[in-house]
Amino acid sequence: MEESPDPPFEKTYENLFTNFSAKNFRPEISAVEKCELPLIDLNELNLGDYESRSCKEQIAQASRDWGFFQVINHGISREILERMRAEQMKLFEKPFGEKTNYKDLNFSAGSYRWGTPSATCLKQLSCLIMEQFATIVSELSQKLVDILAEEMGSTSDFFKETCLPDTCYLRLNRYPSCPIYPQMFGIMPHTDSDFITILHQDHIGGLQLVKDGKWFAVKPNHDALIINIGDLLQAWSNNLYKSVEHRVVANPLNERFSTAYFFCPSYDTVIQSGSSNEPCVYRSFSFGEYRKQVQEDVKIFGHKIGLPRFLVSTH
Ligand SMILES: O=C(O)CCC(=O)C(=O)O
Ligand SMILES: [Fe+2]
Repeated sequence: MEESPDPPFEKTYENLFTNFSAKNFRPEISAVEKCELPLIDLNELNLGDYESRSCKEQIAQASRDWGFFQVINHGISREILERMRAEQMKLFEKPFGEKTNYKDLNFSAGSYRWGTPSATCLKQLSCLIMEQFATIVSELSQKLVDILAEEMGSTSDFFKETCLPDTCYLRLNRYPSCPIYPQMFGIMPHTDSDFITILHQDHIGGLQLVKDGKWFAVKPNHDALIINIGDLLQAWSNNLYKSVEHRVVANPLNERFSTAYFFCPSYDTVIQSGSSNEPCVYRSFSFGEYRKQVQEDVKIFGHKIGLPRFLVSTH
């Protein structure tokens, strides 16, 4: 028998299937309206003052109103993105045992796994396999936080000091076609725990996000990268920029690939919300403290609570 490329599934989740009933979980996911994310042409940053100013304003406005936008002319060629996807597909095809022995990929414990090792019941299970490793600092993420900092009247020195190679990481996602759709998500509703995420998805679709209290499906755009604001940037900006809930709907027929780059600081970095002239929405916390709280909450409640845990007490 050929060795499977995937981490063991039934073994990991054996106990969750014992009481499985299809009635358990049926999220209303299929009837969701499609939306066009704000599409921003980063080439405008290289044109005159007027275009550059307007481009920066669009980035800040989308980060305030949507927490999500797409960029084109982002400096990463189509060829590179296609090569990355081809390598990603090759990696996912390799037998599981072979991959976990890879020296050059620096797989740490748990970096190659089914999406929800902490799941305590079937509805928390994700139809997703991910491989994750520390990586370089992307120029694009630096450029974007630079602009977002400038637009809120601050500077991005903080990010330069703290988001380093090894604190940022790249996650390769493979969503296999899902036999128990729609009982299972590709990835459960969540916000990202970083500063910003850069996402490259294939043409299958399935990414959905919340806007004005409603779920919308994001139309795939071959040329664009999707950018979303994470919790740390929402806290740092004192709620100006929004870290918005998103999820991936599983697909009963097709497998789907995406790549997510997380722009993260070191664990000892302290996130200070607000400034001297406005009250802080959140108390200061280190990224390490944040991660630990998220992991504890997932263990206890089955889901992340995130920023509300760190609100400054109003009493
Ligand atoms: O695959 C996608 O489209 C989204 C992935 C995602 O939200 C994540 O990895 O945090
Ligand atoms: Fe995410």
